[in-house]
Amino acid sequence: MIQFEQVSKIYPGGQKALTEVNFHLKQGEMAFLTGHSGAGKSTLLKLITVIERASAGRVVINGHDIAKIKAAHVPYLRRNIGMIFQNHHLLMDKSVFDNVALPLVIEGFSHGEIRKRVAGALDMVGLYGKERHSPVMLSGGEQQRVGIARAIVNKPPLLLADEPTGNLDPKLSMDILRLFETFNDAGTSVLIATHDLGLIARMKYRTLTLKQGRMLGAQELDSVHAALGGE
Ligand SMILES: Nc1ncnc2c1ncn2[C@@H]1O[C@H](COP(=O)(O)OP(=O)(O)OP(=O)(O)O)[C@@H](O)[C@H]1O
Repeated sequence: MIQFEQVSKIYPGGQKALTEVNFHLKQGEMAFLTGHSGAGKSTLLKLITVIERASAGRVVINGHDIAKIKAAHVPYLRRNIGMIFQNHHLLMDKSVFDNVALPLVIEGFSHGEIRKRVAGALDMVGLYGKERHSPVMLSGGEQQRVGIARAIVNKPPLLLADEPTGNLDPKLSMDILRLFETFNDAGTSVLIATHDLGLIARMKYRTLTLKQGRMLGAQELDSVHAALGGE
């Protein structure tokens, strides 16, 4: 689903963000992406969504070599990726319905189909019946769920989440992670960038760790854990 081969990213101005990164997220896999602040997590997600392009190496998404995709085709690639942000990027002056419907409106679905799909997505995230609410009337956890409903409403095969639980308490964070698990159980590939090591420890998924732009291998992780006293 996602393949990075010797991928490096140097921003204009010379800032090295990623150095020779290799990893493969298989179709249907769920994994965490972690690392210190500035390690390159957001840059890695931006390369997947083609907000940024690699300086060297190969990025392959869903069988497509990103370097070969023309700018005009990037929106089509992005339709296959549901993106979830820490601050959910909701339109606060629009209803919950309008927020979740947005990707379907852009894709030109009929009104009837949009109503059906939005109701289904809100049902999945536990917000059925809140269509007419304004996001400002909702709690932080509920707002995050609206962002998740919007990300999954067109049933993308890949979900990317950038610090999706950053503003939530441990119980709500766990609820959001369980929600990702239900999408993953239905076959969606999921990659979650997070600082929350406690949350990662409570789940059984593979963890990709970046350190100063490099992806650590299993051996390097063992020595980090040993240095931390076997935590
Ligand atoms: N647009 C940019 N131009 C120049 N340098 C950038 C740009 N975006 C990120 N960087 C640099 O690239 C490196 C990696 O940043 P990135 O945002 O990917 O890290 P991160 O792991 O997501 O950090 P955080 O957890 O704090 O969000 C940092 O040194 C950062 O300053």
